[in-house]
Amino acid sequence: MIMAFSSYNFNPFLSFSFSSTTTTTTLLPRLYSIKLKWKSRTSTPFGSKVVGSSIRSSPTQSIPVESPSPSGGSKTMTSNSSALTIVEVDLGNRSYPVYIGSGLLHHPHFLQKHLVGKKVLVVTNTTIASLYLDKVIDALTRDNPEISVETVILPDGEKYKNMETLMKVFQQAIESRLDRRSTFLALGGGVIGDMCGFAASTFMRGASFIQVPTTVMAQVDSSVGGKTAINHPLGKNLIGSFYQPQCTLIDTDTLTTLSDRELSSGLAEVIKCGLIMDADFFKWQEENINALLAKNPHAIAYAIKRSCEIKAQLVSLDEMECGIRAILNFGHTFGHAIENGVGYGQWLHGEAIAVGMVMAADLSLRLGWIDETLVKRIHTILEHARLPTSPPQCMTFEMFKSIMSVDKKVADGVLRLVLLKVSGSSL
Ligand SMILES: NC(=O)c1ccc[n+]([C@@H]2O[C@H](COP(=O)([O-])OP(=O)(O)OC[C@H]3O[C@@H](n4cnc5c(N)ncnc54)[C@H](O)[C@@H]3O)[C@@H](O)[C@H]2O)c1
Ligand SMILES: O=C(O)C(=O)C[C@@H](O)[C@H](O)[C@H](O)COP(=O)(O)O
Ligand SMILES: [Zn+2]
Repeated sequence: MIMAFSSYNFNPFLSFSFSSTTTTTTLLPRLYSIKLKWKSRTSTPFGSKVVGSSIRSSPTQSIPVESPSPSGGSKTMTSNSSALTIVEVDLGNRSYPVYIGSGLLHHPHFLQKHLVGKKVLVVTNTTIASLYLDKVIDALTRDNPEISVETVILPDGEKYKNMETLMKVFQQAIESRLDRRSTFLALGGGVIGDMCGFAASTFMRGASFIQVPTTVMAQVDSSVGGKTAINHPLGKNLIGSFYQPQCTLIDTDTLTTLSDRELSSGLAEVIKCGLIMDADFFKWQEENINALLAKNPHAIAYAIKRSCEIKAQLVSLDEMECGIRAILNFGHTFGHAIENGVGYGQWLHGEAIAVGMVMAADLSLRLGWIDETLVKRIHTILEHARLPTSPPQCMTFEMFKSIMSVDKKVADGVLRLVLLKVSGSSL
């Protein structure tokens, strides 16, 4: 066990003190939950004087986050005859497949075999409905006249990921006479997936749920693992549930219509996956970032597959984020503060997470847990991915402090952060 107590000027305008307990390892880059107490700082970048305070002053105990065993939980099958890959999220009797491939929406059986009852409510938004709704309705109903499909088309944007919009979903569900055997199908990015999943988890105390993600962000991350949520004005994703879908269907062809900015945003989570779990994957990303930005189908398919495998493995080990799953939150404590601080939707999720990872890497460096070379590599790959690497000018120390104090990783008043630690020369 290593005990570390340190105090640092941060980034360079936040100042913290730490106490942490970690276990050593010779494996890959490791992440550690650390307890954080706010320390005083001298001035903001904008010149005003701020004095920080402890969120909690009593001694803290940190939770070491263990690396999963290589065999940990998920299975991947790649078909020889087609480009279909199936990543299994292994959760006992709630296990489900993540289908990944080009043109999968042309094949009705992938969706139809996971329908429980005869009614489906497709939850989507104004942008995606005009692109893919007809295709999904066809996939749900072709050669299957018993299936009836209702739709609810929500306004587009993170700023609508809230209770008011959720009520529109319930309204449609009730008016359409959905019952407990009905299926909620999320067609869209992470905003739609998170809201639709939350609606499914609470409608009549739980209906069926299918994810059809259409952004890189949703295909590499949000459609796998069962975190659902809406935002609160005071914090991101504060109201939600863990609720797994019956299946996730990733038709990579849907990415052809995705904007470059959204593509980059999704790549932030791919980069996160490499950093937290797979040094070779991170190296592969460094070598293939241009292919990813050009939407090279092979590069994109590999990035989705590997990210889903990593996520499925972590979720299978720790569905409810009692331990190891928290490493998927690398960069998110700072990132969520940015999303909330600048106003939901002003910064994309992946943009905020990119800066959050830079901030977390900076803390890791100051603790002596990673070296300058890795910090530089993180900056470089994020810049190549056309992602920001500095916090927005408007975010003051007080804003970070107050927003981060409601982070879901706060335990008994103490904020816990996920940081990188490299043992050996794995990265
Ligand atoms: N549950 C989880 O584990 C998890 C993981 C990561 C992110 N998230 C959440 O996901 C949200 C971000 O998701 P996102 O980045 O997908 O944003 P998003 O859902 O807002 O989608 C981004 C934009 O792309 C548009 N769009 C979607 N698919 C498209 C397509 N194929 N072609 C053209 N345009 C398309 C959308 O209409 C939207 O304007 C955040 O709320 C974040 O908190 C959740
Ligand atoms: O699935 C997880 O676990 C993650 O942390 C994935 C994150 O990329 C995602 O943004 C998630 O919604 C964040 O979770 P939260 O619990 O911090 O809201
Ligand atoms: Zn995320």
